[in-house]
Amino acid sequence: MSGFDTLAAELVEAGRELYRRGWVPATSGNFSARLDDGTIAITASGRHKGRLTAGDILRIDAEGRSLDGRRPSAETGLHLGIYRRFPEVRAVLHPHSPAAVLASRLFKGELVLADHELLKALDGIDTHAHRLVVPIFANDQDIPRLARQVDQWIERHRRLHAYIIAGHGFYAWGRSVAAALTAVEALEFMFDCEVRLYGVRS
Ligand SMILES: CSC[C@@H](O)[C@@H](O)C(=O)COP(=O)(O)O
Ligand SMILES: [Zn+2]
Repeated sequence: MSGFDTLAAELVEAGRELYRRGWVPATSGNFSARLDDGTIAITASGRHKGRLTAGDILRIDAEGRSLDGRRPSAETGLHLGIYRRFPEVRAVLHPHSPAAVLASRLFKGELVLADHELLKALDGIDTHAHRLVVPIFANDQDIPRLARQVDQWIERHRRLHAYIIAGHGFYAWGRSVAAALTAVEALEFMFDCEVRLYGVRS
């Protein structure tokens, strides 16, 4: 049961952490958290995500309409798509991390993560033997079109833990801001391992 102020503070802190790790350079990335009433706290567009203040978090309704007149993230539609599909999700994080971008240069269409103990950091996965398919979508400045692609993938596969946007970054989520941060950290670690492994093998 978290109110807007608490969630806004968590998103500000998440931005500091992700920037410290080098995963939201310049003004990249966006973060959101869903409140009990279905409204969403989300980063304002164009802010430096490592230097957010509570005033940089605004509230939108479930259709993405700003409730205070300010402009939410340009990629709001991608957050809404995840909240619509997964009622248990309470936070969505979007880093522009190096390993995700590098992975999208090396692997086409999807990246399969298997035999990683860190898979267990993700919600609902309880063994390293799980085979997690992370789809890689082509980058697109048309966010509604990109959101439709993600939605069609979910429709076909019924399950999704994260996705990469080629040359751009990735999206991950969880039942809380803390859980979404854990997912981001685990995924970035596994992406990094796969990229290095590719380098060693080639
Ligand atoms: C610094 S360019 C990055 C943007 O184009 C976009 O991909 C992004 O992640 C941040 O957009 P924003 O509108 O601030 O949420
Ligand atoms: Zn982005």
